[in-house]
Amino acid sequence: MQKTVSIVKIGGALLEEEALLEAVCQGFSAMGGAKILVHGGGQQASRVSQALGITPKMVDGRRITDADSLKVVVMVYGGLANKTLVARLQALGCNALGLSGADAGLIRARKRPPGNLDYGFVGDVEHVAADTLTTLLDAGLVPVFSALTHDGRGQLLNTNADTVAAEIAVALGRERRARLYYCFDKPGVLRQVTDPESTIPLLDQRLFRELLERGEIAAGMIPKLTNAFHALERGVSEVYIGPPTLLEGVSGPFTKISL
Ligand SMILES: Nc1ncnc2c1ncn2[C@@H]1O[C@H](COP(=O)(O)OP(=O)(O)O)[C@@H](O)[C@H]1O
Ligand SMILES: CC(=O)N[C@@H](CCC(=O)OP(=O)(O)O)C(=O)O
Repeated sequence: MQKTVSIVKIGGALLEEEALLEAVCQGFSAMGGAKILVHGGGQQASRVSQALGITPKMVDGRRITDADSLKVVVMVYGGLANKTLVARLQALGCNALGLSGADAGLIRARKRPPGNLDYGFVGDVEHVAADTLTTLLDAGLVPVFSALTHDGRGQLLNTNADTVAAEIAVALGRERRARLYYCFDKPGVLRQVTDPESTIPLLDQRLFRELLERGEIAAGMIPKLTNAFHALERGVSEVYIGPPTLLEGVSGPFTKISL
């Protein structure tokens, strides 16, 4: 039988609130089989930036990462957010190993070339070292990735955490049955973003286009869904978007993505 692997991405909002953080750590720790956690931290990075007098700039859900902003995201994602999660998971008996894409050369990216807009030190993923990752999983370790990558020539880069999770799922999905979970602070993809009761149980590309045209899908949900469809097109078996309860496998609101 083909081995499975679960890749769970948690959004920055879940790291902000103790009850949500606890729910996500509990749910993730209890998941069986090989698993990987990828975390964001965009809200925290923006807050720390502001406190340091650096105004955060976001375009289409991506941070314009100049040299000073890169220092902030390395400190916040690779430091505070990553190590907090690792310690919490260790306390729950989950053998978490904190990583960035530079560690063991796991995720190499290419600095996005400046076109009409210069995103600065933002990386598009070129290669995930699936063999090394599989070695860690087979040793019983649980990788916990921040959204940092490197170019292989000494430069750290900032990559959207949804994209990091999708690229890991695609790379591992070549050998295993990969399930990708996007956990965030809403019950799923909503038909009307203002109505928390309007979770869409099954979302395909046709409905996505329809909701996009009506303006019901906006902001960070656009890159999240683009990453989700892209992952399914490139061999990931299942993609889900929902709240932390999604990880407990209990019935409740969430969205399953289909092509
Ligand atoms: N139709 C929609 N359903 C759910 N959320 C939506 C929708 N349209 C826009 N959003 C927004 O997208 C956000 C999720 O994207 P993002 O902030 O990037 O997630 P994350 O917390 O994973 O980083 C939600 O918090 C919500 O404000
Ligand atoms: C290039 C880019 O935009 N990187 C993201 C990485 C963090 C992230 O994705 O965090 P959330 O999942 O909490 O939004 C950023 O700096 O905001």
